Amino acid sequence: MSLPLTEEQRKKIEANRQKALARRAEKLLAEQHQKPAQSKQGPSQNLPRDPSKSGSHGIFFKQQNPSSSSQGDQRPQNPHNFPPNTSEQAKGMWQRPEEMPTACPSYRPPNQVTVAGISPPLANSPPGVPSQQLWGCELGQGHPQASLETQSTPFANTTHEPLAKVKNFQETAASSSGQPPRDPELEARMTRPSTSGQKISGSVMPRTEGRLQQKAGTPLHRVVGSQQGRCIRNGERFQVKIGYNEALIAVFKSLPSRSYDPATKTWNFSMTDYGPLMKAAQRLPGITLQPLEGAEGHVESPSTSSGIIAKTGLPAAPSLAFVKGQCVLISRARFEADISYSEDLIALFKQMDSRKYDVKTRKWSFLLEEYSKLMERVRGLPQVQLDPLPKTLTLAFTAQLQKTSLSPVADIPEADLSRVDSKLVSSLLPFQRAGVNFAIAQRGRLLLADDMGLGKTIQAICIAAYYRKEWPLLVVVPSSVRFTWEQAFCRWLPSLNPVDINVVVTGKDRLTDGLVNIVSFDLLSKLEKQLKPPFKVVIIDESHFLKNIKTARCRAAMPLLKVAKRVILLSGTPAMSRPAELYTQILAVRPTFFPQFHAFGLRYCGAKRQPWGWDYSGSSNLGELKLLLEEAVMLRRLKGDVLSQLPAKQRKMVVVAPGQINARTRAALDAAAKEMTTKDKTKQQQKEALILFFNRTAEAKIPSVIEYILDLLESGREKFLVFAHHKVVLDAITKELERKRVQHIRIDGSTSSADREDLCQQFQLSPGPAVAVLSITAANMGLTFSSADLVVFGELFWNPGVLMQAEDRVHRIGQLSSVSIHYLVARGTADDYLWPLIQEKIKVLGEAGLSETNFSEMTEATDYFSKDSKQQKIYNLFQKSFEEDGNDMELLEAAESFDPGSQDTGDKLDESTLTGSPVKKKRFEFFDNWDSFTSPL
Ligand SMILES: Nc1ncnc2c1ncn2[C@@H]1O[C@H](COP(=O)(O)OP(=O)(O)OP(=O)(O)O)[C@@H](O)[C@H]1O
Repeated sequence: MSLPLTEEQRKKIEANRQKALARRAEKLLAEQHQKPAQSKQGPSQNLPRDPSKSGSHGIFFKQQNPSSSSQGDQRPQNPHNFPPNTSEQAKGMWQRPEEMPTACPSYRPPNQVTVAGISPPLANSPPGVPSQQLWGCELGQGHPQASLETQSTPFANTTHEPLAKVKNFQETAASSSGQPPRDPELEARMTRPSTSGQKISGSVMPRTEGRLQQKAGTPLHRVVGSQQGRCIRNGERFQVKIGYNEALIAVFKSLPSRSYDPATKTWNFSMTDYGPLMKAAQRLPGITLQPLEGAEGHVESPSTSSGIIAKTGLPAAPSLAFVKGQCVLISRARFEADISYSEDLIALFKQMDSRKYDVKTRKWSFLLEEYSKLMERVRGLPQVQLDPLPKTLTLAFTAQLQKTSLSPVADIPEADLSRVDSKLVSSLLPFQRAGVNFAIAQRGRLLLADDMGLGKTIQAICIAAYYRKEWPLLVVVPSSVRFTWEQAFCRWLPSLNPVDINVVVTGKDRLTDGLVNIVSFDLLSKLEKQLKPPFKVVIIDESHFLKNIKTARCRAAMPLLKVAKRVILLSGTPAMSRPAELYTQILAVRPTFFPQFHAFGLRYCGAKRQPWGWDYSGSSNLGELKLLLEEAVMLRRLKGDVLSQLPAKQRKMVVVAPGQINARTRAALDAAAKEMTTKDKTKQQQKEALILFFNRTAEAKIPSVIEYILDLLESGREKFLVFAHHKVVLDAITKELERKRVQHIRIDGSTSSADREDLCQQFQLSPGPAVAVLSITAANMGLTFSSADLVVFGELFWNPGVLMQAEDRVHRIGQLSSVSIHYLVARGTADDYLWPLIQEKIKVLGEAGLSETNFSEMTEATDYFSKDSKQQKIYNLFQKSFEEDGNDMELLEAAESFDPGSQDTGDKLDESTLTGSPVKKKRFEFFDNWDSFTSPL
């Protein structure tokens, strides 16, 4: 990282700059007025030599012209030009002041275009830009230019990029980025053979100039006979095949899109530079460049230019007519030409039947059905380069291009779900049914990105069940919800025998044992060898876990997804910060869309070349990306879109992993359970055993509860409430949140009334992620947390009235959304008894008209607990104990005072479940914007 310049250095640089300008002015004057012979000893000898060798010469860069386009046209901005798309603009540009192309030392034009204007794109990045982490995948990998151009800049080799480019990043004080526009006058001066036979190119290419100056006394541009070469088109670029010529190399180096291929020892350029190159080459004596086939019209006849030179004595400016831009999709039916002004082009646009001019954006748009016609005609305009839509788009929108579909929204047929369990199909809400239809229209490959709590699970199971003939099915999920998925399969697919569901719990389990195989991301990467033969149908829950291709989980999943026939990705937050995060998920659904990340990065991640490689952390063309995703990859509905179909509260039972309970706690639980069922125990002893069982349950659940909370945070849940009952649980949760630096509040029995209100307000007003850790009994009343829409119960409580009161902390006036309630239930613990007990109590209340809520209808796994005789006995004991008056107090006190002794459970949590701080990053930036987008028409 470069250090800021001191004031003294700045002054020195400024003084040098002024001197250089003065010398430059003198030189230009000399060139205009002196005879060729005189120029050999003229003031140009005083010009700064190779700056890389002038130790005291700091290179000063200046931010300017923030409106220049980052990737597009670098030509002078015609006053009639349409404004560039600001979202994709570069922020500024860099220049070397001593190389300012002005004859007037004090003149500093507002929109200066100097060497920066003809320097390579690499030079447009600010040195002050922090090295940002590349997101999404091995960003920067696989793009040869990224490494080639940053590595291959040897100073001594004139056929390579000038060192100035590299120095730009090292020595700059100010910081900005952007691509400079080009200065036509300078360009012309660079390429114009001077009256002295010298070429001014040295003045803007200091390193070359230094070299040329060393040969003073001989003409800098020596013409040795005539040299012939030719241009060869290569896709969007063209290559120049010609022998070595110093002056021509200088011209090459002045062109922004230049790239040198050391293997073939040839230079190549984008078509933008074709016109200027040919024009400059025509002016070089002895150089004949055979033009590209069919592109002769790109270049004006040199006679026109020379006419100008003769008349004014000044170099001729290249034509301003060359314009470059791109087509961008703006709706399902229309595309826009994002390009600068060109008279010919406008005339052509006006020939299109579907043309529309947007006075706000000052851009023309057309129906996709006219796309081919327009592009074909544009090809006939040699001075216009209108880049086509990416091929992926033309494939995704073939129907619109071929005019077979004119519907503004996709027409999705109703799928025949007769082969799927009727229980499931009849339970689908209308928007869920539409989701299944979309998935089937997409042949079972999609990213279902519905908002959290909209029932992605039921939709995914239905889609997978539609393809049941292709099972075995693989379901990859965060480990905290493996068993919830098992329960959901049992609930929604009664035709599926539960024994056919294989939940992979350890690395020793087999991944292919069941018809439905449920595995966590982390175990998948350990078991990937078992994935042969591959699964044909795969569900990935929380698919944003795959956003970084460097992770083992992503590396394990991607090959699997590429070969699977059906891929159902589920995520409420597929990208939380930037479009790059979507790349792997798009690749998983549509492997052919953007096989190379770089193409995706250039189009949608505002890719910028930095000294260290490519930076893909930005965004560009998001409207188009949204259209593409909606057309062929993703379905996303927000709660607000379907609120009328949602119940006010959605409850979910989350079966947390029993694997998290360590052997010692399991033994304590078993001992307590045994105590409760031993015949010769007194009532009091049984009750004590029950209290111990309840307390041990709290202890046993801590790792799972914390894992679940961290998974929620990682999934982008910003604000939610976590209720627990035991002090040890509340302590462990707050400790972990502190450790992870997650903003949180805690209200328990020890919180004063004044503090309760303050803390509550603090949570309500918190703009970012925040967790309210609340005691079930101390914070279930009188508080409003309506800024959250999710409540997690880390522990169960025997009194459903208390639970419902706690739920209503979010479900109250001011709540505009449907709220989600997650009950974390651990098998083999007191939850086995508490859960059915709660359900039964609710049922009774409901029958008596005292409760509007029926847990059995609204939660999974009502058959979760099947009682054997021993369990029935414990259940009876629970029922009796909790129904007897006064027991509540006894249990509450016991819970309050419970101390698992030497075990500090918080510290003993498995580190692997607690890795990675999920809230360090700013969340939702992308999707907040995303959701607020309106498709331009
Ligand atoms: N059609 C339905 N009928 C009954 N219950 C439903 C239905 N759809 C969803 N639910 C219930 O709503 C709750 C939330 O569903 P689910 O967990 O699938 O949401 P999600 O979209 O996966 O949320 P998240 O992104 O938070 O995981 C669950 O308890 C689920 O059983």
